[in-house]
Amino acid sequence: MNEILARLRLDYPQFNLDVDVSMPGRGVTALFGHSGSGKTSLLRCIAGLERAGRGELRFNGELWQAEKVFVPPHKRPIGYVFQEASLFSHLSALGNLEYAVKRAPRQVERPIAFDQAVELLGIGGLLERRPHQLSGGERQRVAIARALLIQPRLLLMDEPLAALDLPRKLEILPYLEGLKRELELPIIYVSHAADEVARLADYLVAMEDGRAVATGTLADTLSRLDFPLHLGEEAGVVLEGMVAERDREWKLARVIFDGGEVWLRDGGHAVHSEVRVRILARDISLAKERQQDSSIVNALPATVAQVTTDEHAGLALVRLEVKDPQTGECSFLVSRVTRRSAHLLGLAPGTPIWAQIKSVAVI
Ligand SMILES: Nc1ncnc2c1ncn2[C@@H]1O[C@H](COP(=O)(O)OP(=O)(O)OP(=O)(O)O)[C@@H](O)[C@H]1O
Repeated sequence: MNEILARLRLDYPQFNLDVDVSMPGRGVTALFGHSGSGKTSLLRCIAGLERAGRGELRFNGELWQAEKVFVPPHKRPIGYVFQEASLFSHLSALGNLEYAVKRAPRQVERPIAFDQAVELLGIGGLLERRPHQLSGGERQRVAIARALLIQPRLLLMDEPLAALDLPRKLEILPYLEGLKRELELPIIYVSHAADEVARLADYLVAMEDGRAVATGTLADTLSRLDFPLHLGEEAGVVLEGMVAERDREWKLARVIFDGGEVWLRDGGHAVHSEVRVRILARDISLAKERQQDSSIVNALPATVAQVTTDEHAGLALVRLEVKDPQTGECSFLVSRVTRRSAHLLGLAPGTPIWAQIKSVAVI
């Protein structure tokens, strides 16, 4: 029952959106795809800002659209965050938030308190300021707090970081992670940036030419070699792990995940904290034997699951299974090597191999 079902068709003169997807009604779902793939159009249909000519839309069992049904946007329990913060310029940050409080429905189960929203977005010191006295990142944080104070049951975010430079983006991401952690609010998050998706998303809907071309959990979709979007240098997997140990002397942390473990730079996370580890395909090299005299810290015993040619004909992508023989738990990694190396190493499904991981990012 906890799901968002969107079977929608929207026809523009030069573009058709035609999707049939089911998304979990919890956690963060990323609508991910290149520019013009239809992500915003789908988000606007879910919000009711665009009326799909044909289709059906259900949110946790509630019918929002069908042949003779169309719940208007203001009757849908949603918060919407646009690419550029659209605050009322004549009101202070506080005034903007109070506007949302007035508009929120009276009866809400477990409402988000004003102070909680302010704290989650770290905007306590900004409340007296007008939008023009705020930086782009601060404006966006106020806009997100305002969207929360509408007391939505679904938060829609359309590339909320796209208009910001990298330092601002890095400043906001921890707040978004905080929202995800603290609130039980499903979020649909539009993005074309693989790094944002890797940090925030639990579930992925990959869009291309108005179609949903791949859907599934982040771990599953990103480790598919037939993932339809060309990720280039961003190809790689995201693993959910836990910090098991910290080596204070060498400033490294050991993170365990289903089927294996990696040492990585100590990011200051406490032992037992849950972390996400992103391992890019270009950072994994392969060897038949365990190398003893190498600078590589991580060498994981793995089994080749699949080999395909990459976007460039000289390169191959290799899907690797890393499995704990005792528990049977496993995870998948993706490595990019030259096709020549794949040939020389005789890589084929079932080949045992050492996955050497050069540098690992903990996110
Ligand atoms: N109101 C409209 N009328 C006609 N065509 C439209 C309209 N809105 C969007 N389109 C077209 O639909 C296509 C998909 O646009 P959309 O904004 O959904 O893509 P997107 O994946 O969100 O892209 P971006 O990341 O650049 O925002 C584009 O080709 C766009 O020109």
